[in-house]
Parts: sequence; C-alpha cells; structure tokens
Amino acid sequence: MDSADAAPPFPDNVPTAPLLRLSLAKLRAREPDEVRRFTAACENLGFFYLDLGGDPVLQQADALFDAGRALFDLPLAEKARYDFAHLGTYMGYKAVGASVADAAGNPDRNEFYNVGKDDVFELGRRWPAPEVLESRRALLRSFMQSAHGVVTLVLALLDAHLGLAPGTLGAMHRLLEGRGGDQVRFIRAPARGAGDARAVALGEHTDFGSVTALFNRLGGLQVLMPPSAGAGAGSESEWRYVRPLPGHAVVNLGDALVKFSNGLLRSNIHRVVEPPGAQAACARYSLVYFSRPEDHVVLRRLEGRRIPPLAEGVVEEGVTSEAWVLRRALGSRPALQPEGKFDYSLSRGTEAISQRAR
Ligand SMILES: O=C(O)CCC(=O)C(=O)O
Ligand SMILES: [Fe+2]
Repeated sequence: MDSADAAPPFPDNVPTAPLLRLSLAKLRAREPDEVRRFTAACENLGFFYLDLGGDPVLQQADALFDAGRALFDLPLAEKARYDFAHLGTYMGYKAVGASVADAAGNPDRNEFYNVGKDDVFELGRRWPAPEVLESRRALLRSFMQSAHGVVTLVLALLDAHLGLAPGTLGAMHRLLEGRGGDQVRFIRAPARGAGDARAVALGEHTDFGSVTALFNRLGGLQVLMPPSAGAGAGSESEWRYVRPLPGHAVVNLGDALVKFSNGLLRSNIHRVVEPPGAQAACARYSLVYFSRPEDHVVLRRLEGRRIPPLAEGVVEEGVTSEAWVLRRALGSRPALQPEGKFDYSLSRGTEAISQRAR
C-alpha cells in the first residue's frame, strides 16, 4: 500500500503534540491575536500548523508529492547515480541506511533527495538529476518561491518580535540574490518489514537552518516535548506525534534562529518513526522546504531589543551558515568519515539547549 489518499486515517488513540493552528491569511494581515499566538509558538514549542488556505503553495506541494512517488519508484541503481556526497555536497540522493539514526550508529530507515535553490534558479552548480526532476524545474521554482514567501513572512514577524530593524532577517535570506542552502527535500520511508527492528526512520535532530515547512500526509513525525517550566527534576521528556492536517503545513524553527536570538526562540528536537496504527502498512512520503541563512552569514547573536545578552564569558563559535549546514548534513554519514572514526557529535546542532525549561 502506498500513501495515496486512500491511506488509513491517523488514529485517535495516540498522544499528539499541542501545536497551535495559525492562519497564513491572519498573519499576513498582522491580526494582533494571531501574531501573539505565533510568537508564543516560536518560543514555547518551536512548531506550529500553518493553514495555507488559498495559497498556491498547497497545489504546488501536491504536484511535488506526485513527483516524489515517481522519483522513489526509480530503481535503486539509478537513484544511486545521484548520490554526490563524496563530492562534498548534501544535494542529491541519500539511500536508506546511509545515515545514522542515533549515537550508537544504528542506520536510518528513509531515503531522501535534496534539490537546492541555487541549482533550480541557476545561481550555483547545476547537479545532474533524473528526468522526473529535470522536467519539473519550473514547478520546483514556483514551489520554492511560494514556500520562501511564507518563510519571509515568518522572518518579518520575528524581526518585530525580537526588536530587530524591519527587514533584518529577510536580508540574510534572499532567494534570488544570495547563494544559500535553501532546498526542497523529497522523503520516503518504506513500510517497516516484518522482523525489522528499526522503528526510527529519521533520528532525533533539530533542523539546521532558519524556518522549515513540512508537508505531511501520514503520521510518524514526533516532537520531543520540552519540559514545562514547573516540571520537577527527573521528569521524563515525552515524544508526541504530530497529526497531519490537510491544507496545512507544519512549520518549525531551526538552529540559525536559536543562534540569532541567543536561545529565545526554540528549535525543537523531532524525529520520524513508523506511522501509527493502520498507517504503518504504508510507505511514508514527505516533502520539506528548508530555508537557511545565505552561505556567508555568520550564526551568532544579533543585536535586538528583546534578544537576551550572552552569558558572562560566552564566546560564540562564529561559524558560517554554509559550514554549519554542511557539517551537520554530511556528519551523519559514516561512509564519508575515515574507517572506524565515525563521530556522531559532528552531526549535532543546538539539541543541547533545545530541551531547556522556561
Ligand atoms: O518527514 C518528516 O515529517 C520530517 C523530516 C525532517 O524532520 C527532516 O528532514 O529534517
Ligand atoms: Fe527535521
């Protein structure tokens, strides 16, 4: 069975994460209550639903979902021709099991294909790609433009929230002028075969960049609930499913915004496990738009009225966005590191501060 619309419903008896449902139209109109709920979501959970009603991004995502099915239906040998990791890029194909899912080095259980905006807008290297993608470059451009429009709104609202001059974050995330790591990711996790012990398809992580928009149809995405401010010592962190909602994207914040805001905004830990209930029999497809600061941007605290000062004695690493994303993306692939020298910590980002209480 695949994840066509006939897939079984998301079950009602699994614990789900309390994502706020925000409206793109209300945020565009700067409705004060909606903006307040938005800023609460960005600080507390770092994840929210965005109702995209009426925006072309929904139809474009649907069309790319179909493209994703055709892409992953290609024979493995054909897909493997587009794995360019040995050339030092995270663009292109990554096979099931080519990344690790945890510190113990267990392999992941999903395949993905990354297409960069510098490629589709011809700002940087154009990587060879299978016909199913070559023939959809115009669609990829339209989708990226729409998704980037949503990201730009989120960044403008965050400028206001953080006390940054209007346009500050947007100027670090130009789609067409600057070189950057924005990408579309197509994902498929096959249904777990009998006897396969790997429930985790994609290991726990925070996202590397600024704002991520996820298009999910089946469950399987889980968020690690941050400890509530009042939780006592020893209280267990809890994984909760994110229920996919038709017409909505799941939006989450990444490491860059944690660094810019010195931890005021949350980049939450999440992972993908097999879909819950009867959905587990289906292959899980997912489509993601990742936005990242332009390559040259240094990830460090910005000077904004509401951004907390650095703690006494803290000296920031000063890494560029390009280096940060590359280290994290390729750091989880053992085959790229010297034999016996796999170091899980290379793939880590802001996870350590993601779980702090407020
Ligand atoms: O497939 C999903 O729902 C999430 C994927 C994800 O977290 C990622 O690719 O960073
Ligand atoms: Fe992610």
